Order: sequence, then structure tokens, then C-alpha cells
Amino acid sequence: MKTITFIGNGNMALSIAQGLKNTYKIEVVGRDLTKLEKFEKALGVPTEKALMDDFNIEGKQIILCVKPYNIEEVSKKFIGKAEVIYSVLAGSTVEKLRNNFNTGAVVRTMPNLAASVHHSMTTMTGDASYKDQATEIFSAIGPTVWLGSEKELDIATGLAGSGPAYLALISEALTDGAVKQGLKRDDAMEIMRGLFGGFGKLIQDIHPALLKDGVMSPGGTTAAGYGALEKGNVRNACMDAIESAYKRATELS
Ligand SMILES: NC(=O)C1=CN([C@@H]2O[C@H](COP(=O)(O)OP(=O)(O)OC[C@H]3O[C@@H](n4cnc5c(N)ncnc54)[C@H](OP(=O)(O)O)[C@@H]3O)[C@@H](O)[C@H]2O)C=CC1
Ligand SMILES: O=C(O)[C@@H]1CCC=N1
Repeated sequence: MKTITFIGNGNMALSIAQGLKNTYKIEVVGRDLTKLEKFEKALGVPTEKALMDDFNIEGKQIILCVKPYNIEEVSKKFIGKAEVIYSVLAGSTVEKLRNNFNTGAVVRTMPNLAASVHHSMTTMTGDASYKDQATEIFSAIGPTVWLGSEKELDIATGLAGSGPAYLALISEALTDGAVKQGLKRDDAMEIMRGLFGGFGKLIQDIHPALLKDGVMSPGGTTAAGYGALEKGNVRNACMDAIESAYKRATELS
């Protein structure tokens, strides 16, 4: 079994490791032994654990899972030269990663939180000679798309990386709306989850506009609700959300 080394032991590292633990030996490097032990327990498989200071990254395949503003501090802690670094950091450019880490290759990736349930939508770009290997690794946590530029990856960050939070807002708001009209909270939650489960499957094979046309009867309930969403400028707010997230990604570079 090949080893994948995670630098960082937070949400994303654990989510991705959950997807990889049956096909790779997992090693995790962090700054707090207690947190590394917690990581291993949550992962549920024997895990190599190491503290960052003077950790030797020579020849390793690394998935970098710290925050964008940690790069300068964290990168100073290692010795040796990695084979490849797969970064999940929003915004941080290949150039910045190369300037800070001693590594043969860099691939930027943007998974999302659904990695923990093997359904991350992961976008990737960077050293094209690692495209196949990156695809093999990140396919273990869901579908992947290789993009031609870092600009596209930064845009995709706003769509699929941040997307679960936007859909959570929509799902919470719709549920609250049903509760406001008198549905019990538990029933509203169960119904909302069923809605998203079915929608997730439907949207794979049908254009959103056609899906909407298929639901909306003349003078019916959907047309009434849809009109209210348009009045609330939801479509424009969604487009602004992607613009703001993309802009923020470029600021994190
Ligand atoms: N959350 C998401 O949905 C997504 C996140 N990302 C990206 O993933 C990356 C990690 O995010 P996430 O896992 O959510 O964040 P977490 O806060 O859960 O994890 C951050 C990790 O970085 C470590 N860390 C923080 N500061 C330092 C430091 N000064 N020195 C050493 N280690 C440090 C933390 O260590 P400790 O545990 O000791 O504090 C922790 O292990 C981010 O760059 C983000 O852009 C990408 C896609 C989706
Ligand atoms: O909010 C963030 O910056 C990270 C990147 C995508 C999802 N979470």
C-alpha cells in the first residue's frame, strides 16, 4: 500500500483521509499530539503520526491541509524535498506553494466537505505530469475535474468548494419557511433532506431550466413560489456569491 502524508489534521484532512483510508496508508503530521491521536481515532484505522518540527518530507506524496495564511510558518518546519504536494488551500497559487515548499511538483486541488461521504466534487490544476495520479487519488472521494488554469480553479472554488455552505443556507431557509407556515420542525427537516436527495440525482441528467419547466404547472404552486424567489433576487444573489468567492480566492493568493 502506498502512503499519503497529510500536513494538517483538521476537517478537510480527516474528510479526505476517510475516503483514502482503504486504498492508502495514512500518515498525518500536525503540531499537537493529542489532536493527532483524535484524528486517528476518528479515522478508525492505524495511522502514522508525527509532529511538524523537522519532519522529513523527502520523496513523500503530501496532501497539504492547513489554512492559506499558515503557509509561510508551516513550510519552514520541514526538511527534505517532497515528490509532490497536493494543496487543498483556497487561493494559494502554485507559485506561492513552490516558493515556500521544497517539492518536485505542485498540484492545486479544491475538494469539498462531501469528501467525508465519498461525494466531494474536486477540481484540480497544476503540474500536468501528475494529472493521472491526482485523478486516481482524489477519485477515491468523488468525481474530479482537471482544469486548465489557476483562474478556473479559483472560480470553481466559489462553486463547488464553498457550494455546500450556500446549499445549506437554501435548505435551512426553505425548512424555516415550511415551519413558518406551520409544519413541525422534525417533519420539515426530514422532507427537506428527501428533497435534496432526490434533486441531487435528478440534476445529474437534466438541465436546470428543463427541470424547472417540468415542475411548474400553469397557475400552480411552483409558479407562485418561483415568482417570490425572483422577487427576492435569488438568481442575482447566487451570481454575486460566485463573484465574491472568486474575488476572495484571488485575495488569498
Ligand atoms: N472546509 C472546507 O469545506 C474546505 C476547505 N478547504 C481548504 O482546506 C484547508 C483546511 O481547512 P479546514 O480543514 O476546514 O481547516 P481546519 O481549521 O479544520 O484545519 C486546519 C489545520 O491547520 C492546522 N494549523 C492551523 N494553524 C497552524 C499553524 N500555525 N501551524 C501549524 N498548523 C496549523 C490546524 O492545526 P490544529 O488542529 O493544531 O489547530 C489544523 O490541523 C483550508 O486551506 C481551506 O481553504 C478546501 C475545500 C473545502
Ligand atoms: O471558505 C473557504 O475559504 C474554504 C475554501 C472552500 C471552502 N472552504
